[in-house]
Amino acid sequence: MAAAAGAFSLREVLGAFQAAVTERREVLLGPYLRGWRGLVRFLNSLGAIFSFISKDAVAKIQIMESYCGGERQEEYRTLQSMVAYELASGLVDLQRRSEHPDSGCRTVLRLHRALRWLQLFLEGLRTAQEDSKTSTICTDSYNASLATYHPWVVRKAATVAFCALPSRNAFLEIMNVGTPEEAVVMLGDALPHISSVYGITEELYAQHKLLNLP
Ligand SMILES: CCCCCCCC/C=C\CCCCCCCC(=O)N[C@@H](COP(=O)(O)O)[C@H](O)/C=C/CCCCCCCCCCCCC
Repeated sequence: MAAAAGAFSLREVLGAFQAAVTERREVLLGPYLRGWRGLVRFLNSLGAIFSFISKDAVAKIQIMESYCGGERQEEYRTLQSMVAYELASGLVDLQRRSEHPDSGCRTVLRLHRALRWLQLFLEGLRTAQEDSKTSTICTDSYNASLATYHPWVVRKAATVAFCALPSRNAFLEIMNVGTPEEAVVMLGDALPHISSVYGITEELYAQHKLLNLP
């Protein structure tokens, strides 16, 4: 059954990332963005201190949704078709952000880097001791991934916000999938799908030398 409008459902997020990968190892942008929308719903439920993060994520999701629902929507059906189309049409700023500041390729790259944070964070959450601090797991995951790409002021604001995260068990409970133990099982199910999306994207971007887009 679908979750109530606005409520977070890890099952739906899991389903979206699972549905995003086709048998031919393409990434479908529709389900991919649905997965992100679900994550943002969860982030919003954690309080206003996270709103600067959620606003940035929503802005990027909206850019992509406008391409996916726009005139060239066929080109934006999969990540692979988007990369091929934007590169062939000269729609990607490769050196400096100028004529195409919001290309699909650079926008997805930002979400892709955040997906690496998510992968590390969920794995940390899943395997940590019961009394571990969510804020520590989150900070460690952030420092090992996204922080590299953020200026000092963003890193500082993010690290302060992480301190407001609830304890590990409370966090697992608000994921809405039952007991903390059940949530841990669900995370184990979710991670391979998220890792698969991450791995395919990383490979595609590396192949086209797009991993450092400005
Ligand atoms: C299974 C459920 C449990 C986990 C649920 C987690 C929910 C997380 C939801 C969303 C994650 C946030 C995604 C943030 C995308 C950031 C993209 C980015 O790097 N943007 C920067 C660069 O963009 P451009 O300037 O180049 O356009 C931008 O400067 C960033 C600004 C905002 C700060 C981003 C901090 C990111 C911290 C990520 C950790 C989120 C903490 C969630 C705590 C559970």
